[in-house]
Amino acid sequence: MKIVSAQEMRDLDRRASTEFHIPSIVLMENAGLRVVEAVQTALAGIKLPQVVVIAGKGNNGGDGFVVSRHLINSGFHVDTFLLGDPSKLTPDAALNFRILQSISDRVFVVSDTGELQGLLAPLSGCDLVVDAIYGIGFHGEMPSLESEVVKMVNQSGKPVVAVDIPSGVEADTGKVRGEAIRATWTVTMALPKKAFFLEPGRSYTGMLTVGDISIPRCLLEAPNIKTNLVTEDWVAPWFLPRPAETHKGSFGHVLVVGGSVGLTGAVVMAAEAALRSGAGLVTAAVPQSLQPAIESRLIEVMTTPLPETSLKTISLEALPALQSLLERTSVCVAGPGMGRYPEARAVIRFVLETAGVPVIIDADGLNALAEDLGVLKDRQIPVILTPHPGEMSGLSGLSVAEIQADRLEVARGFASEWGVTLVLKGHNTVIATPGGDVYVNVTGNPGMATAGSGDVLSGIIAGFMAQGLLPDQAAISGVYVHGKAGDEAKKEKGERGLNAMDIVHYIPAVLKAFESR
Ligand SMILES: NC(=O)C1=CN([C@@H]2O[C@H](COP(=O)(O)OP(=O)(O)OC[C@H]3O[C@@H](n4cnc5c(N)ncnc54)[C@H](O)[C@@H]3O)[C@@H](O)[C@H]2O)[C@@H](O)CC1
Ligand SMILES: [K+]
Repeated sequence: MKIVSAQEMRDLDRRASTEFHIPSIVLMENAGLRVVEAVQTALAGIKLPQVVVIAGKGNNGGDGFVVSRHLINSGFHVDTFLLGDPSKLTPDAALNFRILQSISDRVFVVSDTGELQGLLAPLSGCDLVVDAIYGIGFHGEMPSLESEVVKMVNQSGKPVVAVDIPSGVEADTGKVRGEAIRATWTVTMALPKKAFFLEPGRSYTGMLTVGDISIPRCLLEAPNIKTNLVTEDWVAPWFLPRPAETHKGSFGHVLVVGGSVGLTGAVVMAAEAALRSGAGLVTAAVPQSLQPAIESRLIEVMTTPLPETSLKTISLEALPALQSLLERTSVCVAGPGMGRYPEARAVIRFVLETAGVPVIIDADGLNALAEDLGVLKDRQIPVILTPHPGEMSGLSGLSVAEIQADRLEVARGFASEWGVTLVLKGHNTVIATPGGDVYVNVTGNPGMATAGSGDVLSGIIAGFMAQGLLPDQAAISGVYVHGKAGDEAKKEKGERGLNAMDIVHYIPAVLKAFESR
């Protein structure tokens, strides 16, 4: 499913009218109906439900008038408030306003903060508020009248269903510059908007559902829209049951390079995750004095001791051994638990320059790469980088706040500039491809913000790539599966008790569900 900017949505609305002859008033009618369904669901079981609909002067307000009409027709008590001058309504909204006025005597115009008293009693007596003040046409800070109303709604403590987007949230940036509606449920039209995946917009959205307003499917799948939501329907077909005639060599060989004193667990988790994700063979190449400890924790994974520095980190003498390992593997993960030390930069450079196979750089490997980004320019192999916002700050030179405020575009820009697949981790992990596409993931939970979770992710991505998925596919499905396994683990352990190995433990169940679809 695509995720759109306000302009992309306006273009789809316009094309539905101009190329497919669907009148905009029909789209508005459908939008209203989708919200009505949500309100009816939210208030199911309540006798004589009372609803307050608050509408602005744009088409979002027009949707609100449609909602009022249908709710009245189905027996609800509805008070509708238009904020501002009815003569300023858009044509479709004006028509729906006239229709509503002709069927209801509880339609009120509020044009000044002095008239807000009239809103108090209906707000305190209602079961639910419908927010149709502003939609995707909104940007900046709202005027004082609307701002006061939003405060009143938020303070009322009533459930709020937002039409298309909570009023006050900017559709493209998720920014809130003054007041904004804190929605319980947002019913967005046709496609999700970027704001739902960016803070603070995401926090104002509440539950999100997407309503079909009859925009033709071929428009909704427009290839020129470059931002996508990762869905199971899309990922699962990459995980069909395996053909009968196979052996372990058919599913590739993952090499994990990393480990240092105190960070051996990172290698263990990446290697285990790769194996559980279906890789045929996994080898962990680690500093030699740590090898016995790692070997004792890994049964199916092979381990190789590498020459080490006095700090027991991988030394430059290890490079020939690394080269021969790289020649025997199908994908390499470099960085888990590697430690931060001067030679790390040369080790990472060597891997990127020598490997003839795709390379995933994670964790300390990313910190080493950040000092030496130029190496990305001349290589021939696909590269996947999996930074969290702090590591992304090192790679990009932007602050964490700047990255978080614009995650989709920061990821897109970096992946395009450096020709890598970039996995920017965090709530709603973003995957950006070298071709300029961005994918937003919705699986996962706060319990996964735990030590080793990132190592598991890089292991899963490597495991998928070893089995033949393309780098972009492996990154997208890896992030989805990682989050889904974390969600399954949460059902058993809750958020606080969840650890990274619990995520590994649930990978097989997630993949099994794909295979048996
Ligand atoms: N054909 C269409 O375009 C459809 C539009 N639909 C609805 O229409 C909405 C978009 O409608 P509009 O484009 O009319 O805009 P909105 O209804 O979102 O906003 C109303 C007006 O507020 C103004 N505005 C923006 N920022 C402001 C600020 N800071 N202070 C004061 N005024 C500000 C804008 O100029 C805009 O004209 C969608 O979110 C959706 O709910 C749906 O009815 C489906 C079909
Ligand atoms: K709204």
